[in-house]
Amino acid sequence: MKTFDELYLELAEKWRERTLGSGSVDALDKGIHHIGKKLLEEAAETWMAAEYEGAERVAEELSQLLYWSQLVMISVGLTPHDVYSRL
Ligand SMILES: N=c1c2ncn([C@@H]3O[C@H](COP(=O)(O)OP(=O)(O)OP(=O)(O)O)[C@@H](O)[C@H]3O)c2ncn1[C@@H]1O[C@H](COP(=O)(O)O)[C@@H](O)[C@H]1O
Repeated sequence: MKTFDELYLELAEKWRERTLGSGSVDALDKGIHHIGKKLLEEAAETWMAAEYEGAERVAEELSQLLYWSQLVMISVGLTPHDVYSRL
């Protein structure tokens, strides 16, 4: 288990070091168009899970939505603080 901040630090470090074999680095290399489509896909899957599949599946899909949100943040140079400061 990890927190939002811990995942962000892990992903940012992998991107900074261009860690070989990281799917996240591959996704960031593909760019914001690819990442944006994944974000929408996970948002739709979250919605469908909430309509039809129950809370556990919603949690799984939301975890993926948070992951892809973090790749959006890294791809445009945002940190969690930039987002938290707007909550
Ligand atoms: N939390 C995640 C995470 N959530 C979602 N995903 C990716 O998001 C995609 C969505 O999966 P789906 O189940 O929706 O789709 P799928 O059909 O299984 O796969 P696709 O056809 O969509 O690729 C998958 O490719 C997952 O690999 C994640 N990939 C990595 N992480 C974490 O990110 C960190 C870095 O991972 P690496 O970059 O792989 O080292 C680690 O802590 C990982 O646990």
